[in-house]
Amino acid sequence: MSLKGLFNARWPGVALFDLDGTLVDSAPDLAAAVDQMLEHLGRSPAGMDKVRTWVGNGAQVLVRRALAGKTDWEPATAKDEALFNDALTIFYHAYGQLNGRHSEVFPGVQDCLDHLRQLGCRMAVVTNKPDQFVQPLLEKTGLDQWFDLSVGGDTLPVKKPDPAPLLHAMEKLGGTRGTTVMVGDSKADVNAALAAGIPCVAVRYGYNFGGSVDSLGADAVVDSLAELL
Ligand SMILES: O=C(O)COP(=O)(O)O
Ligand SMILES: [Mg+2]
Repeated sequence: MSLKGLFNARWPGVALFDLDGTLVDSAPDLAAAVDQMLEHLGRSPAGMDKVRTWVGNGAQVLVRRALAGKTDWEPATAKDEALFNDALTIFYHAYGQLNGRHSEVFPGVQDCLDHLRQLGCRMAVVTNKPDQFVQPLLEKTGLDQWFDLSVGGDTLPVKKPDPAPLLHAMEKLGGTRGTTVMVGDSKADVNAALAAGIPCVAVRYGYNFGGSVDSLGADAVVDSLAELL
């Protein structure tokens, strides 16, 4: 579907935005917190290039990927479980202090939000980021002014790619499947939108784990949210 097809006749509607990798480049702070955690555990830092590819499925998966060094990992033994719990506690503490320090709004985002707001569109953030970090990051980046609602990684018992967080936000904002669009940077966002039955725009500049967003099945793929204007 073309961008025109997505937006014509649907607006004013509801727009759901992923946070990390779509609205905000939060990788510098996430990487600093992951590296503090790894160093605390006596391991080598991972660095931002690796950490940015691990973001998008929530803090627990990020910490598991960091402990494994590259891919998904499930603690298999009681010792693994204890290590994972320690790592998660250290990460939460570190990120609580670093959240927003070196995070920046991506180019094109503010113009896009401004434009949608002028059209009368209602907007929500739907992120897998733990709830406690969402509002502080929105406030630090000045993005809080645009959003009617935020749904975080533990607002509901399930996260993206489950469709529930998207449907929850859509319903709260009075949207329908025909008037709602999801905008995200990762497989979790596109799969959640596909499962929810709502159109999806993917951005190429984000953090998709495992490669390019072009083949994920989004209705449109853009290099900047300014393309949505
Ligand atoms: O994985 C995260 O913590 C952030 O995820 P998001 O891309 O859904 O905002
Ligand atoms: Mg994301």
